[in-house]
Amino acid sequence: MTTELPASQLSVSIVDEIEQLKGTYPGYRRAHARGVCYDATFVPSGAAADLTTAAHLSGEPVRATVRFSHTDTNPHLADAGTAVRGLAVKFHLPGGGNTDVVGVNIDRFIAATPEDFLALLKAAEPDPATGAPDLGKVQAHVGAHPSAGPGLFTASQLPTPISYGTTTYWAIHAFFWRAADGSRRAVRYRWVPEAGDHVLATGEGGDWSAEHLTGELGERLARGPVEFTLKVQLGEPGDPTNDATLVWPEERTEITAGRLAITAEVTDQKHWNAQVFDPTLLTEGIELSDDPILAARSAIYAVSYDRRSHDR
Ligand code: HEM
Repeated sequence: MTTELPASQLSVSIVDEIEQLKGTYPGYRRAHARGVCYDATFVPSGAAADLTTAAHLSGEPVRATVRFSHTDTNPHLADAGTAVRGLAVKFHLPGGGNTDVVGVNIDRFIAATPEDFLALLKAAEPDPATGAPDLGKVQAHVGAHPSAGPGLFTASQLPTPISYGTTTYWAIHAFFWRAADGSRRAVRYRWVPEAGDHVLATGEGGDWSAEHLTGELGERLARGPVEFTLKVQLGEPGDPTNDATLVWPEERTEITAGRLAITAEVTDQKHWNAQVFDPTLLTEGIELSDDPILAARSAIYAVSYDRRSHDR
């Protein structure tokens, strides 16, 4: 059962529940706790220019700061093992200011609304009698919210990439692009690795430390930039824009909006790691869709930011 809560209270309840379920690691994000930031350049292809006025997608190359992350709240977990990874990109806009695209290496989310997400977290609470998770409760949740099933299944089976630079990252939500003539088009983004998708074979990676993927990326960057192509799927009328558990048909037209070249670790890691990468931080030419998870993320991330900044 879900409860209607005011948005601000819902954000606090969700972060409280994450902390209760997964523990608290002072000073760290309440999700995607371990992460490292890098300098990058984004070169737009020009293919998006007719569809959006966004400066970074239709003009000259722009600088960007990216953060690769491991999804868990525990920053000390070893790098091998089933876990979602993140690629958050902060574009530094030509006229000043930033806009963010935040992606993960699965193509859909595990809840359609923040209320459903809170209900899922509650279903995952350990049984007080045994201290073990009650699988029956999670199954009952999926029974009542069937669209959560595919995302949960994918996340539970996700192989480990051999590098942060060898996995595709999806921004999941739909956004709207606004063109110079005022027309609007629903879009979805994914970052495709230039090096291809490569994962660990089953049973490998047992000796990986928590810093393995950061070390691997450092070695890769010493040989040259690590690159991703920004692919943008163009929605057709009727494609859902309000449900992050659903994907659009594969045959939708996709354009290549540009290429991201990651060059080196930032010199001021403390400063950049403290920033919030917020998918609702948009710029002229890009608009929010009606996805309630997308709308909720800004307030949730602000609660996490407040707590990690005050070391609570
Ligand atoms: C209700 C749904 C969600 C909740 C409760 C949630 C929670 C959080 C929290 C608390 C943080 C840390 C924020 C900070 O302190 O800066 C975070 C970061 C992150 N989330 Fe979510 N999230 C949700 C949905 C999503 C979705 C749909 C995606 C898929 C793209 C996603 C991808 C990420 C990534 C990649 C980061 C790390 C960003 C960075 O490197 O700073 N999250 N999330």
